[in-house]
Amino acid sequence: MTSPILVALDFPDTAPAVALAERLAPELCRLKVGKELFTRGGPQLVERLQGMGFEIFLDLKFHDIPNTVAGAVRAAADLGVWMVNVHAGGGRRMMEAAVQALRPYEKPPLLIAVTVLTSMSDEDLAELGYGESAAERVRRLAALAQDSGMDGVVCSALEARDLRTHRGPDFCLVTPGIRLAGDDAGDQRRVVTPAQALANGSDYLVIGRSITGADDPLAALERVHAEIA
Ligand SMILES: O=c1ccn([C@@H]2O[C@H](COP(=O)(O)O)[C@@H](O)[C@H]2O)c(=O)[nH]1
Repeated sequence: MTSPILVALDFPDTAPAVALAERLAPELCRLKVGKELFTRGGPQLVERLQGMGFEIFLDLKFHDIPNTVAGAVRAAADLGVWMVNVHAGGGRRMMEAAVQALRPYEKPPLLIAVTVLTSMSDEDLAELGYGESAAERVRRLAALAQDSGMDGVVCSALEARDLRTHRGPDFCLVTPGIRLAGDDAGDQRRVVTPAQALANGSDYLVIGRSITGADDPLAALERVHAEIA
């Protein structure tokens, strides 16, 4: 069985990202390539990591007009990534365009919608003028994402139990904001431990700095496996 752990390779350059990947193993984790690393390394880096046997979550959070997002998810599918995401805030027509764009693919990537970033608190949302809590907004955007044909959402594991109840067993829940007990939350606001995240119903745990910032990243990954075993 493949691991539920997605290691976020948030590095300022390709060399340390590849060096870390060389110390990990596809049986232990998948890898997430986000905005910083993709802007440095581009599709070639994704292909290199795939060539090492890793499945890749391309975390570029597309948010644009429907035609542009459709083209972007097609480009991700052509790259052969395992998972790709868009912002649910782009709305129904944008998400439906992304879903349609992947129809011709025999083995399309999982198509996931970001609800409310795990770095956002209720106070942050209020400041933006939203009259609902993070939990309420996640619930509404997840319903819209499912109705638009998306495979699942990115949310905090704090919301996973509620979404599992309302969106059913097959809706994929991808949860960043994961911290080992005692680790610094940093810029994250809606934080959960690995074991609690899985207990709440998360399918995939996105973990960056708790692993990549550790003195021994492989040991940190093994600690997460031990915690969730
Ligand atoms: O809501 C979201 C969506 C994406 N992320 C990404 O996950 C990792 C988390 O890194 P940590 O170091 O474990 O905090 C990072 O790449 C984010 O871009 C997220 O945190 N929250």
